[in-house]
Amino acid sequence: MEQTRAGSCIHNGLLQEQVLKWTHNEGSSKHAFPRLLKEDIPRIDHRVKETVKRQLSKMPIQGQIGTSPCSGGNNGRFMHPKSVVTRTRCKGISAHKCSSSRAFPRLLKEVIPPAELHVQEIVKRQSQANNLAKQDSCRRPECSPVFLEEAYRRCRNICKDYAGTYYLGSLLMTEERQKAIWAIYAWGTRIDEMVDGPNAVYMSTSLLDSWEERLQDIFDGHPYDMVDAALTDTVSKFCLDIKPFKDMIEGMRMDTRKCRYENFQELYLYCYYVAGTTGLMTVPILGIKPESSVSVQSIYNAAVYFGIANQLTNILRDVQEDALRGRIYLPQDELAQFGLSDKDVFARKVTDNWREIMKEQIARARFYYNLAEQGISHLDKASHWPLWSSLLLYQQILDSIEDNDYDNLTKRAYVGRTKKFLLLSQAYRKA
Ligand SMILES: CC(C)=CCC/C(C)=C/CC/C(C)=C/CC/C(C)=C/COP(=O)(O)OP(=O)(O)O
Repeated sequence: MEQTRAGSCIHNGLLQEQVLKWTHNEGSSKHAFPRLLKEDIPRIDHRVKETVKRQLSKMPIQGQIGTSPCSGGNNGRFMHPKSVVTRTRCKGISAHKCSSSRAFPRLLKEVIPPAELHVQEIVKRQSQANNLAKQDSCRRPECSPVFLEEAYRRCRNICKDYAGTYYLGSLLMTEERQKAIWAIYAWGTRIDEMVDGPNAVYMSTSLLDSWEERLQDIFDGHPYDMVDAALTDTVSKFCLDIKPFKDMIEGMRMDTRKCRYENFQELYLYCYYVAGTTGLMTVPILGIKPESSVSVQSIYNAAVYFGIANQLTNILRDVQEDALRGRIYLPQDELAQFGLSDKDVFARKVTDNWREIMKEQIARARFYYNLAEQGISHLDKASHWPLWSSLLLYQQILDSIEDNDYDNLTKRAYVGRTKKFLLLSQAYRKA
C-alpha cells in the first residue's frame, strides 16, 4: 500500500470486524488522571465524529476508484463509506467516558458545551451528500511542479520559523507527508499571526470572515497566493475535509473575543478549536494502518487529544508571555480553588499554591498525551517515529516546568538540543 493513500488506509482499517476496546481506563498509574476533574470532561466527540464522517464520505465507493492518492488502490476493496460509519459508530477511545471509572481530577465540574445539536445537523446533511460529487472535489488542480515546489518551500520555512518542535517531527516523515504538514501549518499560522502577532490590533471578525471565504476558495481549487496553493494541492491530494479548518478559524474568533476562560469546559473547547483540529486535519495525511483493529473514530479522537495536550502544554509554557498580552488561559475557577487570581499571575510570584495548581495542570496535560499515545500504533508504520518524537518532545516541556520547580512565571520551559536528540532516539525505539 502506498503511504500517501491515506483514504484507502482508512477504509482498510474499517474493513476489520474487530472493534476497539481502547485502554484508557487501564492507563498506567503514572498517567492516572489528576485531581482536577471531578465529574466529566467536555465532549467534543460529536465534532470529531462529524469530521470522520465527512472525511470518509469523501472517499470513493467501490468501483469508483480514481487516480488521486486519496482515492487510491486497494484493488477495489472499498466499502461504502456510509456502511463503514454505521458499523464503527461510538466505538473506541473517549476521554469523558473514562471519567467515571478513573480517579478523575478535582477541578472540572460542569458539563459539555452545547454545540452538539448544531454539529449533528451538519453530520446528517453530509451523509446525504452525493459521493460522486465529493470525488470530484478531490481532483487535483493543474499546477506547475516548479510553482508548487516553491509554494511548499515557503510553507516549510514558515513551519521551521514558527514551530520548532512540530517542524522537527515533520522532518522524520515521508516527503509527501511533510509537505502536507507544512502546508497546513503555514495556512494556520498566517491566520494565528493576525490574531496573536504584532498586527493583532487590526484583527476583526470581518477579517476572519474573509479568510474563511478564502479557505473555501482554497478548497474549490482557487488559491489566492503561494501558501494557499500548497494547501490546495494538499487538500486535493489527501482529500481533506474543510470542517476542521473552519473550526480552527472559529478558534481564532474565540481568541479575539475572549481573554479569560471560566472553567475547563471553555478551555477544552478552545483547545479543540485551535489545536485539536490540527489532529483531525492530519490523520488522513499520516494514514491509518490497513490492519488496524480499532474504529476510525477512536483514531481521530486520539489525534484530537494530541492537539489538546499540546495546547495545554503550550498554555503552561507560555503563562507569562500570554499574561503580558493580557491573556490568562488557566481556568478562572481552578485558580480560585487554589486561592489564586489573575493578580497572582501578573505578580509573577511562584508560591506553594501556584506549584500545586501547576502540578494538577501538568497531570491533566499528561493524561491527554496518554490518550493520544494509544492512537499512534494504529497509524501507518512510517508515521510512528515522527509522532512518538513530537509526543516525547512536547511532554519534555512539562518535565522542564517541573525541573524549574514550577516557575513558569519568570522562566520559559525549554528543551535543549542534546535532550532533543536523545528523545528522537528514544522515540525511534518506541516506534
Ligand atoms: C495520535 C494520532 C492518532 C494522531 C496525531 C495527529 C497529529 C499529528 C496531531 C497534531 C496535534 C498537534 C501537536 C497540534 C499542534 C500543532 C502545532 C503546530 C503546535 C505548535 O508547534 P510547536 O512546535 O509547539 O511550536 P513552538 O515553537 O511554540 O514550540
